[in-house]
Amino acid sequence: MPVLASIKPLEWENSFFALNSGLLDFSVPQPLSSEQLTAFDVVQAKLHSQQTAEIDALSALGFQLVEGEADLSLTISGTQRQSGIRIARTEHIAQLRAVASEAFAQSRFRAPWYQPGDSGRFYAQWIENAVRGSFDHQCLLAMDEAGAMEGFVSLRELSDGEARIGLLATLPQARGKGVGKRLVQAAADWCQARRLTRLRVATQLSNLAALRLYLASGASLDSTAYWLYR
Ligand SMILES: CC(=O)SCCNC(=O)CCNC(=O)[C@H](O)C(C)(C)COP(=O)(O)OP(=O)(O)OC[C@H]1O[C@@H](n2cnc3c(N)ncnc32)[C@H](O)[C@@H]1OP(=O)(O)O
Ligand SMILES: Cc1cn([C@H]2C[C@H](O)[C@@H](COP(=O)(O)OP(=O)(O)O[C@H]3O[C@H](C)[C@H](N)[C@H](O)[C@H]3O)O2)c(=O)[nH]c1=O
Repeated sequence: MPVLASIKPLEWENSFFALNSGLLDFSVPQPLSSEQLTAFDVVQAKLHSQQTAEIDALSALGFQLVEGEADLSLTISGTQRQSGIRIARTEHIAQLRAVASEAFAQSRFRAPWYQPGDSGRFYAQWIENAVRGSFDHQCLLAMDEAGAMEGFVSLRELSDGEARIGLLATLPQARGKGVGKRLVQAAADWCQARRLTRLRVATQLSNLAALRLYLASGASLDSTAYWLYR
């Protein structure tokens, strides 16, 4: 089966990771050749997990499985203000960068396609950009009673009355005591304050703690996908 897709250069990623990468765009269908693929260091493809024929065809072109992803969402209704939630400011960036660079170990920006330090550097930049409002729009912090940071969640308002969680993490020493749940509820409350009706979130299929957290917080599973790279 021929693969019908074009390759869209990933400009932000190429500048950040200093490589030539692209993403398969199935909305612009053209026969895909090995010659087109070899012009790139990495070509990424995201397919719904039920697209087995396309996955087989990409495997025949040398694509390999990188990770599975689950997309979930929560309907926003009747949220409650959570205690100890603050908006992150520039003075929090150094600590947030340090935590984010370690927290998201299960990442598709991993070796052998990316350099060993790339994934940590990527999530550190992501959370800094969220505080500055230049990618995600805001970062909320969960603080303990003494004012120490226990966790964070970044949020992006989408165009259609929805929002998306970018990154969410509890600091290692604060895990297992409800901070993650408090952050999800704070994110939902952030949506309600903006009259948004749906909160979306994606995580790796291998991240059972995150999947259980979102399901226990009232999210439904919308779809599953695979990332393949060549
Ligand atoms: C959008 C994204 O960023 S997805 C990536 C999510 N973030 C990460 O993976 C970063 C590293 N991990 C973490 O920061 C944390 O482990 C989190 C955020 C996943 C969970 O945070 P915590 O504050 O420990 O969660 P919290 O105490 O609120 O637990 C709520 C529920 O999550 C689930 N859960 C939390 N930790 C675990 C775990 N280690 N194993 C299985 N389930 C877990 C459980 O269902 C738990 O409910 P329960 O205690 O009634 O069983
Ligand atoms: C910081 C930043 C990033 N981008 C670009 C770079 C990428 O093309 C996308 C982000 O892609 P995404 O598929 O969301 O990346 P991940 O697979 O790492 O993310 C998933 O796992 C995370 C741990 C987290 N749960 C996340 O919500 C998931 O989607 O954005 C950009 O253009 N500008 C930037 O500043």
